[in-house]
Amino acid sequence: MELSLVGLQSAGKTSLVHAIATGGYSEDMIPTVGFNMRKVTKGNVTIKLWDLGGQRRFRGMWERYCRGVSTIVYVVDAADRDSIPISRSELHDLLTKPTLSGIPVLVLGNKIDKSEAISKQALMDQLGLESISEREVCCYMISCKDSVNIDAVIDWLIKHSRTVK
Ligand SMILES: Nc1nc2c(ncn2[C@@H]2O[C@H](COP(=O)(O)OP(=O)(O)OP(=O)(O)O)[C@@H](O)[C@H]2O)c(=O)[nH]1
Ligand SMILES: [Mg+2]
Repeated sequence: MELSLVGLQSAGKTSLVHAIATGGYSEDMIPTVGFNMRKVTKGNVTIKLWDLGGQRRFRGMWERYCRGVSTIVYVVDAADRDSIPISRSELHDLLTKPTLSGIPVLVLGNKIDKSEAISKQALMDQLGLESISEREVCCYMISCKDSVNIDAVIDWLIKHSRTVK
């Protein structure tokens, strides 16, 4: 199974890779330059994760690394309200690419350990998830820091990989 993790800088993509791979968490993460690839084995499934840089200069290459993946994982900092409109437009831009049509999207609202974090419904509304059609869209609220819903995300991804094959 192959996945791409996209979303704005500082959303927590690299932290999520660590949470999935090791269950670990660190405050001092280095922003991803370009991309990293990591393979993680869960049960009898090997997941190849493309962890992409979220800074503006790297967003142009998201599409290339999302082609052919079984799921696009879109990570959002649910506690950074000001960034959500940008996150919304980057998500919708990406999903208009013909090469990515039909690929399911798993939207993750991260950092729910923070008191400023918005609710799942508010996030779904502000990202305009309702308007996404002709592909499967699922949303979970997570915390890489407190390890909230990481197992649910892994389960979803594994179940999903089976239905795709
Ligand atoms: N409070 C809180 N902080 C988090 C959480 N997940 C990640 N962070 C912090 O957010 C910052 C950015 O995390 P990264 O994982 O580097 O974010 P990224 O999306 O990979 O960023 P780029 O590589 O620049 O695109 C780090 O300081 C993390 O410690 C979380 O669940 N809660
Ligand atoms: Mg990163």
